[in-house]
Order: sequence, then structure tokens, then C-alpha cells
Amino acid sequence: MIKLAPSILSADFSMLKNNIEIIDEAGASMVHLDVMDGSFVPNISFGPVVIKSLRKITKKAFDVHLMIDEPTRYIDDFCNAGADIITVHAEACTHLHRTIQQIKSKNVKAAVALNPATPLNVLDYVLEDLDMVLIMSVNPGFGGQSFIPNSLDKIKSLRKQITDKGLTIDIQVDGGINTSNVRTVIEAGANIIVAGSAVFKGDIASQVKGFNAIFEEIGE
Ligand SMILES: O=C(CO)[C@@H](O)[C@H](O)COP(=O)(O)O
Ligand SMILES: [Fe+2]
Repeated sequence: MIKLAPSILSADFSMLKNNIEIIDEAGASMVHLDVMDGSFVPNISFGPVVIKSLRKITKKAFDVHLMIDEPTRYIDDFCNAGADIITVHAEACTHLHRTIQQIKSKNVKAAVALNPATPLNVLDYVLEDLDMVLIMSVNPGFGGQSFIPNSLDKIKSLRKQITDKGLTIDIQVDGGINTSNVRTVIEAGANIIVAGSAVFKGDIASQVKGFNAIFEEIGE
């Protein structure tokens, strides 16, 4: 099953409650929350206090994408704020294996994100431990960037590795995805689609429904 994870980074922050209610009702599978520290990425967004407040608005899964250096320092805070999935960047962790185990010890799903220039082999000795891998299809830090086409080969190779090893791991793709290019991303092997500007810039509900209609069509 293919799932949509709208990224609220592109929402109107003065209307967050309303925007989250709209994606929830329109059929989004989860809420993608981009946490940025101004160090790992050149932008600052929000942290666990905001996520804890938003947790009251919906029961949909909270998919927390941590773009922060040494996330091990804050894993417990994000788990306590109500995260269902925590994604850390391989590039940001000195002890990636330990960080993954820390997330799992809190009964939260663990995922690792790879920047566009990071090879898949950094996952060789941790893949079995993961619930999800996030392939970044833009350089992290901002919404509204263009999809990097090389990401498609990376998604295909990862899907092949997962299948060959007999594992069940979600592949999430994040950055520059819209209703025109999402089919190629799914055909390459992704099953969780993050979309920020393609959901929140314009009619939010109809754009969520537009993605879901494509997912159903492909799933048939
Ligand atoms: O993690 C990030 C950016 O670093 C994303 O989740 C973006 O927020 C996606 O936005 P669009 O590229 O879909 O506009
Ligand atoms: Fe993200």
C-alpha cells in the first residue's frame, strides 16, 4: 500500500491546526514533521514542544524527520512528544547503530535518511534493524526544491537489496515530489511519499485526494 506523508513545513504556520485537520480528513496516512537545527541544515524549524502540542490534533502517525546533528541527544524528547517514526540522518550520527537502537528501545519505528550524495552502502550493517529508509531527493533544509533525477536509481537499488534480503522495509522519498513525477518514484520502488509544497500550496484537500487517486490507480 502506498502512503502519503504531507510535510507541514510548507503549511501556513499560523494555521497549523486547521491545515493538519484538512490533511487528516482528506486522507493523508501520516504527518511528516521536519525538524531543522540550523547546523546540520541551513534552516531552523520547530522542536519537540511544538510537536507535543500538535499531537492533540490528530491520531494519524507522526513521522518525525530529524535534520539535526547528533540526534541521540534529543531522541527521548521526540519520543515523549508523540513521534511514531523517527528518522535520523546517517550523515549526522557518529554512532548510527547506537542511535537506531535508542529509538527502538522506546518502541518507536526507526528510520535512516540519506542525503542525495550519500551512498546506500552506509546502511550495509544496519538495514535489518530498520523499519524505513528515507531517500532524500533534494538536499535537505528547504521545501519547494526540484526533484534530483539520480534519486530514482538509488530507490531502485535499495528496493532490490531489500527484496533480495527478504526484508520488509518501507522506502520513503522526500523532496520535489508532485502529482506529475510521483508515478516514477513509486515505479522505482518507493511506498511512502512525502510532499510539502505539492500539498500545501493551493487547495490542500484536493491535492491530498489527487495523490491518493494516483496511488489507488497504481495499486489496482
Ligand atoms: O525534509 C524536507 C526538506 O529538507 C522535506 O520534507 C520538504 O519539506 C519537502 O518539501 P517539498 O520538496 O515537497 O516541497
Ligand atoms: Fe522531510
